[in-house]
Amino acid sequence: MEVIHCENVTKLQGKAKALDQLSFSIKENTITGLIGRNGAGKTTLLKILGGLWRETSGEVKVLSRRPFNSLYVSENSIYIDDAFHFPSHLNLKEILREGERFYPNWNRTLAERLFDYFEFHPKQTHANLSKGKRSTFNMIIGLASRCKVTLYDEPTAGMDRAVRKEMYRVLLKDYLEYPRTIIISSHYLEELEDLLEDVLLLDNGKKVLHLPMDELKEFAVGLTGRSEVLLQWLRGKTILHQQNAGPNELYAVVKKEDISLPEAQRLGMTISPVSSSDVCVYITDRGQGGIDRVFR
Ligand SMILES: Nc1ncnc2c1ncn2[C@@H]1O[C@H](COP(=O)(O)OP(=O)(O)OP(=O)(O)O)[C@@H](O)[C@H]1O
Repeated sequence: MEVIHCENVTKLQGKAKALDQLSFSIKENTITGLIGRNGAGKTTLLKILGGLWRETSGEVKVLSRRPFNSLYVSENSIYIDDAFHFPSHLNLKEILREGERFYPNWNRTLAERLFDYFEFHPKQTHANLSKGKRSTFNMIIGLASRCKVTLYDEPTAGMDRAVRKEMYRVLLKDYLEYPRTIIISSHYLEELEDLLEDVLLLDNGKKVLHLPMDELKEFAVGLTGRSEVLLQWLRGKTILHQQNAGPNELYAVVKKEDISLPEAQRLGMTISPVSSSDVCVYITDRGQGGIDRVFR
């Protein structure tokens, strides 16, 4: 069953298109990684799905309803980012109590265990937490709410690596026990790989890829070989990325389905895997020769 459906969704921010004719759908009980470079439209999309912002045009459906101003969607979804704020007069324990009052599927045991494990103090206030601790607390709210639709916008901002790993582990364990539809936006795809079932890659407000994580891992391959041989062989094919690999040697990244690996081997090329995060970077490259251009 589809839980999220977008059809030709456009969001204007001034004259610019933060989302541009975006269409995709997400099945019930999946974890999707929302990936894209700065300004790609990730936050805009998540805020529209969470009902916080209104789309300019197109159709958005979350749990079969238009999310903007929908009480049903706000009760059954949660949007978490590092700007998630709470009334300043509430301490952390009181915030958890409010969460329990608002979210129908709230799991008190999980909230309290995580609260203790990450060494929060009941009387602390949200505003006085460090950046990483604030993200950790926000993520506890996102987990304990067990909403049908959970939208995390760079949820691990400021967390140290150990906490990030633990949080993703908790998320996976809790998801297996209590499946729901989760989208996580992040710039660190490699840290999320084991968690994600699907990846949605945005660029300039448009969908570039939406495919299972396993397929993304197999999407591209790196070839290293003599420049003229490689370029001749790849003529007419899309090269996602290329760079010099030594005198007269070239490294090129191409879609796996576009080439024959036995043929590449026969021509003496070295074949190497390409990580899914590198694939995303190459596909959304601005084609300007990268940061090296600054020094030319
Ligand atoms: N409140 C706003 N007013 C004007 N433009 C905005 C506003 N919010 C976002 N934008 C623009 O919309 C586009 C998409 O921004 P968005 O924040 O959705 O991207 P993002 O993928 O989340 O970026 P990042 O990875 O940097 O957080 C950008 O060009 C941004 O400048």
